[in-house]
Amino acid sequence: MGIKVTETGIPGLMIIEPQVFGDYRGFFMESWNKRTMEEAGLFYNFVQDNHSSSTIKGTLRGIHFQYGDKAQAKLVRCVRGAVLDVAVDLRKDSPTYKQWYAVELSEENQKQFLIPRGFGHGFVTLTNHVEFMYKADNYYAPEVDGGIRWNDPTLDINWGIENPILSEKDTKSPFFDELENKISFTMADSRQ
Ligand SMILES: Cc1cn([C@H]2C[C@H](O)[C@@H](COP(=O)(O)OP(=O)(O)O[C@H]3O[C@@H](C)C(=O)[C@@H](O)[C@H]3O)O2)c(=O)[nH]c1=O
Repeated sequence: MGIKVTETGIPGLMIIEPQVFGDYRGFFMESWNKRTMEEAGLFYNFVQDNHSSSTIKGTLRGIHFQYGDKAQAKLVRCVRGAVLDVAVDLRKDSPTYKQWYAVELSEENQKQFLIPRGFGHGFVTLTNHVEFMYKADNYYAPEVDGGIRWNDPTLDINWGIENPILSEKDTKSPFFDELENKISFTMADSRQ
């Protein structure tokens, strides 16, 4: 039983594909196995499982992170429908600082995205009725909730959409340039 791990070019950011066993009933897969991950050199202690449901295609949640030592690594997947999932490298000493990477996660491709601490994260739904699930290695801490405006000109993320459905909070997130001095992630924050 193994997983396929694909590098993204951004250090620490990986795409994980579990082995899927299909038969006439449907399929079975281990959606997360600590030992299998560790055999692949990925050491994470996840403490919280999250599930969000988005009704309408074109719903965008992001770009989110938690400041300081409340930062969260996330292992994210889409169990119904499809999303474009985006991670932004916010680690100041990273060779890929401020770069983003996008991957389609869907019910069909069963891909998972492993996002270490020190990244901003968001996704836009590509279908109606999206069920999105993820593990986090640090607890939710609303007092250090961070957000960057989804259409920030410095980050220039290609979401493939002009007018997404947003939470009220996400319509007011600051732009990256206003936040840059407040963010102090380094590569050491991603160390597992
Ligand atoms: C994220 C989170 C939210 N909540 C509550 C707070 C609020 O009342 C309600 C909705 O929260 P939000 O609007 O922040 O939910 P949402 O916009 O879906 O936020 C999520 O977006 C994606 C992209 C992420 O990466 C996550 O870490 C998280 O930030 O749920 C928790 O109780 N625990 C949690 O871990």
